Amino acid sequence: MLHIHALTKRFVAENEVVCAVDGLSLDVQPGEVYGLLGPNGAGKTTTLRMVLGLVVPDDGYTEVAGVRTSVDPFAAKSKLGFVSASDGVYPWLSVREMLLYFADLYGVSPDEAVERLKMLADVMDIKALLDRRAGTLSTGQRQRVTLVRGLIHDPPVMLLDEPTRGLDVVGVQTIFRYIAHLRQVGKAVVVCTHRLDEAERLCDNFGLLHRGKLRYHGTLSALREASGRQHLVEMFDDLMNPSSALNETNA
Ligand SMILES: Nc1ncnc2c1ncn2[C@@H]1O[C@H](COP(=O)(O)OP(=O)(O)OP(=O)(O)O)[C@@H](O)[C@H]1O
Repeated sequence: MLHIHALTKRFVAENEVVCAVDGLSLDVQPGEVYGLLGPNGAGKTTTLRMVLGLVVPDDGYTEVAGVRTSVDPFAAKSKLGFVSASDGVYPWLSVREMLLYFADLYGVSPDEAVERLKMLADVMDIKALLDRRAGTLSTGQRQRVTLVRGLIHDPPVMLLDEPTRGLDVVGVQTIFRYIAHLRQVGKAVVVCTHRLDEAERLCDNFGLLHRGKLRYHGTLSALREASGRQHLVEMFDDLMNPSSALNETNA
């Protein structure tokens, strides 16, 4: 469903070339939650930006539900949902107006948009908020609305960038429920996060990114076997240390 092949992006900053993403390849299938994990500067955001068509790769390509982003960026975007911790809302619109506006931007017919809104409002418990002005919502309410917005055009692939950043326990649980819903309805999901404890609970497969390279990818049990470590946080420690066993195994 999401296919990333040999994706590479270099930036020049202060006369130095930084290879932000270096030959990254991965696949995410329908109903799979893939954790793209890495320390600050590992290349996670640059990868998402290339999938979204916001940054042009130097090499490689991404395909979203069979559509190559570089060939038809609009079609690729229409098959993607994106949720980030920094999502905002249009404060002067009601929640209903804003969500129907986004549906329209994505080319969803008015009847279908109303149906989808009804269904998602139930799933994410925002029925009581639909006629409130978006600017008056609490952080948790706004979060639920932006989660619905990501799904309003029913994309087959969902990208979540640091979805739990800055949220309290209730907000984090909402994200967990949302991801469970995405898996259940067969979306291919990529979650970028620093929260390794959450990733262990949420994801089916993992990619450990370090300095733009995918140093390891697979299930948690495969990763445990390869690294001799129980938890992702210990594996990351090894990854950051050039003499570690994990680096020798997977470099
Ligand atoms: N527009 C840019 N110009 C120059 N360098 C950039 C640009 N965007 C990203 N980089 C560099 O590319 C590397 C990867 O950055 P990126 O933001 O993708 O990492 P990240 O894994 O998302 O990090 P974080 O978790 O801190 O958000 C970093 O070294 C960053 O400084």
